[in-house]
Amino acid sequence: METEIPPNTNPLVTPLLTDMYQISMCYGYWKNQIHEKNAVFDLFFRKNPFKGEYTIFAGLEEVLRLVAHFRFSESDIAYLKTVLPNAEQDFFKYLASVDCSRIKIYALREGTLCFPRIPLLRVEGPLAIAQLLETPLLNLINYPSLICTNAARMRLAAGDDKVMMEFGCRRAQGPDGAISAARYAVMGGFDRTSNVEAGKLFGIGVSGTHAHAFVMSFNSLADLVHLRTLKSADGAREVDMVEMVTQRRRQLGFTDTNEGELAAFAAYAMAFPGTFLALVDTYDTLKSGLQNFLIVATILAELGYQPLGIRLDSGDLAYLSKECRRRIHETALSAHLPILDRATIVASNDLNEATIYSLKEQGHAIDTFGIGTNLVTCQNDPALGCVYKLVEIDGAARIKMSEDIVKVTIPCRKIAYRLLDPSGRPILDLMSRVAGSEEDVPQPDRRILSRHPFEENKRAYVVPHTVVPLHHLFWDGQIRQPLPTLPEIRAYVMQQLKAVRPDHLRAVNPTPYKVSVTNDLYSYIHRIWLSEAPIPTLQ
Ligand SMILES: Nc1ncnc2c1ncn2[C@@H]1O[C@H](COP(=O)(O)OP(=O)(O)OP(=O)(O)O)[C@@H](O)[C@H]1O
Ligand SMILES: O=P(O)(O)OC[C@H]1O[C@H](OP(=O)(O)OP(=O)(O)O)[C@H](O)[C@@H]1O
Ligand SMILES: O=C(O)c1cccnc1
Ligand SMILES: [Mg+2]
Repeated sequence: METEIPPNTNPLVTPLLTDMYQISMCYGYWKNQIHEKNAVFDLFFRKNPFKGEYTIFAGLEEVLRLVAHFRFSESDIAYLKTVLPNAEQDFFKYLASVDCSRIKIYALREGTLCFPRIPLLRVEGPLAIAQLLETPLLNLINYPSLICTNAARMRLAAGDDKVMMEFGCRRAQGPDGAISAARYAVMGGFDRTSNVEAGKLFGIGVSGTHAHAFVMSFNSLADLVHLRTLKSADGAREVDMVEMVTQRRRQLGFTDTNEGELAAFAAYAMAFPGTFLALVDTYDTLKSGLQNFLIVATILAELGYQPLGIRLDSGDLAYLSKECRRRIHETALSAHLPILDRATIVASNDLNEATIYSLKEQGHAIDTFGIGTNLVTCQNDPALGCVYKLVEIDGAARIKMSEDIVKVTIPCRKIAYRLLDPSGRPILDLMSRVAGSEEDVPQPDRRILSRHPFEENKRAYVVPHTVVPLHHLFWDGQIRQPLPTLPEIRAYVMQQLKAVRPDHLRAVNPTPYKVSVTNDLYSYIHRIWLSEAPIPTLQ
């Protein structure tokens, strides 16, 4: 089975893509002969990003690829010998034998809507090996989940009926940032990407318009030398585009437009008559760009082509989109070319979640959003803070104490359930001990006490209509679940966003979603807590 699992998309993902301290700890475990102890680690986050109350879990497929191929190469070992010159040679023999065949990974399904403290992954296995996985697992989950969440938030802001294009390659944090951004933006609800390599790798639709350079490359209609004719869609006639645009410009009264821009649009139309889309803001959107678009678009429409539309890349996008839509409609009416009304309006220029909401509030006529910088760099919150904490070793629960209650870890092997109401809406998530009793497992239509993990007075009875177990065994030396395709994960994300109570998704001051523990786990946490906390003596 292992041979069927492709390697990580990014070849830089190797066992050395880690922090030095993982290797040092590994040596320390080995030297003390505790490396084979059976460890359980939880990977989770404490706070949702973007001042939100939800996160979308992404990156699981790449995690499974990592564990399937996790082996130190000969050159890795040779290098580590130089980094740890005083380590015993036998340690390197041990390292050379390490793989993940004895590791188990329980995880949420990729694309699951998730909340603080719920383990995204539970990793079980030999202590030293599970420890080595900390940094690469966090690396493979933090950014994908962050970008997927950012994309989903932008999708919610824009609405279901808009087309969302990922434009961030040029601004992304390096090549992996660009490739990951495209993939996980689509997972979070974007439709297409301008990133051609991502299109090839993941089968995402690629598309794009043109840049200002294309418009600026033409000075006048005299530049149209090599190509000046265009055949109608049915091939029955051929027109001279230079003559046509000159004549049409006069007819429509658009004689003051920039001629180089008109030449550029005509040239673009001759190259792409079926998908003509013009960037209209190079010189002046309303006084030149839109008018030049209409000149070329009416000609294309008469020749039987559907002009695709315009792109706005500066100015007041609410006002300009509405005004452009109005003027396109006016021309569609006066020229008796209703097909022009189908022209789409693409908007770009430093868009972010807040501007998309603001545009919606103002009213706009944008059909497609092209978003780069703010999407891929997650400017509102540049990192998700997933952590990886030891919760059990050789069957003994472990707790990390902190003055800061959110940093106290929840000990032991846990499983989480999502409790749904009769309409399929999540009520809360409930964690229980894997080793807990039958009573501890929530059942449909049975009342169960759910408690805040640390605040004694916060508790409620819940009678779930449906109980959805959130964790599944994905890896135990082999992949144990079918891996969904990108469109399937995207559909799963969209379906959950529809099912959850909208106030949890609200952009401003959303309601926190409850993450609770069973009564049994609550007692267990507090017993372990008390047993580990030193009792001070006051004198
Ligand atoms: N109606 C609107 N409401 C809220 N924000 C908007 C609206 N229209 C555009 N924006 C945003 O306002 C910002 C305008 O950017 P900026 O101040 O750089 O001006 P510009 O339009 O790009 O001008 P320039 O012609 O210099 O490129 C962008 O982030 C854009 O997304
Ligand atoms: O604004 P983003 O969300 O990152 O979207 C991508 C941007 O990239 C392109 O221009 P670029 O920013 O390179 O130049 P410009 O803004 O000066 O036109 C494009 O015209 C968009 O404005
Ligand atoms: O296709 C586009 O219009 C595009 C692509 C990347 C960045 N900005 C715009
Ligand atoms: Mg820009």
